[in-house]
Amino acid sequence: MESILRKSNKISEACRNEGNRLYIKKKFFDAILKYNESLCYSENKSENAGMAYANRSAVYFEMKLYKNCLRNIELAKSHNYPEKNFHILNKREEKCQNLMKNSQTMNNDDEVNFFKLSYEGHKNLTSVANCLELKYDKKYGRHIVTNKDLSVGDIVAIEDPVFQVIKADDRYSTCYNSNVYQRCSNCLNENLLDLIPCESCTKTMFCSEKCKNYSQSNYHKYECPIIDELLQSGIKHIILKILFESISIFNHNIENFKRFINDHSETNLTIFQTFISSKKRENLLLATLSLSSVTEQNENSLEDFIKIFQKTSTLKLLWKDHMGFISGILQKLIIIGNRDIHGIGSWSLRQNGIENHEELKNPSQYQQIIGNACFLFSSLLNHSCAPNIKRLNYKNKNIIIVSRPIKAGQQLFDSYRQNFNLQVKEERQENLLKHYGFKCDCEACMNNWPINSQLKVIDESLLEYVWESHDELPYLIDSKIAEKRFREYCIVFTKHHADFPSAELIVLQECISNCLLSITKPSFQFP
Ligand SMILES: C[S@@+](CC[C@H](N)C(=O)[O-])C[C@H]1O[C@@H](n2cnc3c(N)ncnc32)[C@H](O)[C@@H]1O
Repeated sequence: MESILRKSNKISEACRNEGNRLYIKKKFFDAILKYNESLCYSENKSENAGMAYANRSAVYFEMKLYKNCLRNIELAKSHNYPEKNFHILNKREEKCQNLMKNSQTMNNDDEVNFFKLSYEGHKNLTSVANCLELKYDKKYGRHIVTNKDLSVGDIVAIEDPVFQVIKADDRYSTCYNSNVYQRCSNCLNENLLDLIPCESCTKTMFCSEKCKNYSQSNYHKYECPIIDELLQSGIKHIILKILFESISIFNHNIENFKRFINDHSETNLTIFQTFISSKKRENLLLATLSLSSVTEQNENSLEDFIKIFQKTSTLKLLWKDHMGFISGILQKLIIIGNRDIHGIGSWSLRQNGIENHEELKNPSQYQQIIGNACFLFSSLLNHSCAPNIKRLNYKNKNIIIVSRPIKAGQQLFDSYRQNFNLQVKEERQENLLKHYGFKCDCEACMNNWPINSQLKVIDESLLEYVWESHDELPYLIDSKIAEKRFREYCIVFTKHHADFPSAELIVLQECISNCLLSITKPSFQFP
């Protein structure tokens, strides 16, 4: 059944009224979320959009975000804000301009400078340190090796996703689906919550006209009528997003898409191949599809996908006319979905959002998963239950940081699931076999490294030092202090690394991770 129009002025008004109540209570973050929801529900050409923009401008004014305030006043005026009330906006506009002249305005532009590659980038793949090489062998398949000794704290890759989708829920919010009202569905940036809605559905916002146009001409037209279902479907959403974007690469002509795939059926590209660096979308697609090439091609059930393809006439027609081809691509994408998709974590823009949650004493829990993404380099990293790198998200990028010293010639290992200290070997191995199809024989598995409660203390004074640091870290909010601590801890870890896995070094690793999370904390948040 074709989806019905879901815009509703009634819901839009109710959201705006709720936003107004929150605004009076100075709960500015939640007020904007409600105004954004109101925008998404406002029927085309109704006053509701203008009213929501106008009210959002009031929040930005209070927050001294004058540029955003002015932008929202303009949006209000061009979206049917009642002319009889223009004088209110004009007054706010004038005040804003005067304040901008006379005062230092708040801004959120101070990029963290910390995240830079520790080595020069590859000539054609500048996001990855040039000391990293792609290797292949029978046991590990493709894997990444360093040709230089790497130190703890080295940043060896800063990677953008090639495909990404937003995740609907924000676990700290009582507002259902609230993440979609906080971030651009195309690039996942929150843009200080200054977002514009999709004109057709109620669960998609964009940070700019550019993202809106890109999304609408490339994939959103397929997902828009079924967005509610897709947002609830987790990994299936990214699988379909990759498929829809791929179709758009070939101007929505499936015959061209088929021809391209047939012509390249023997091509086994990775992100390292030089011509990928041209970032042509079809090459990125080939590198994505080749992620599935080493695994045994299981026949996965397509039942759920077939159901989705019956939801709109466009999708129905696509399925009817190209069932064999689409099934083949979906089979590959399901393997990628199960194996190569990473969650993207980010801080909330709500100040003290976590303080209400007593159990959240550890900054590693402060970030929430805001989306799922496919990263072409990170997906080439193999697993160890005692990894030597750590993945961190900053501005939706995957940042790869060395967490234990790695000698030249050694492989870089990520951890796909629980590390050795958090789960017993039998359970880890069973999970890895079931989900990733290999029997883990990492050093932790081979040497029966103990879980946390059985770890030995080797250096009592170091343990005392790390616990003290560990306990004060959740309250560490200054990113400059966090950077300093991070460097200090990396040096201490390196000095003692031969004792790994001792109890104190595991806690120290946690301190290092917590520093990194503190560094990524936004400098500006809404109350
Ligand atoms: C994300 S991919 C990593 C890159 C992969 N080696 C390749 O060639 O595409 C995950 C897959 O790599 C293989 N793999 C990862 N870690 C491994 C390990 N420690 N030992 C053997 N195979 C591993 C498994 O086939 C797993 O499903």
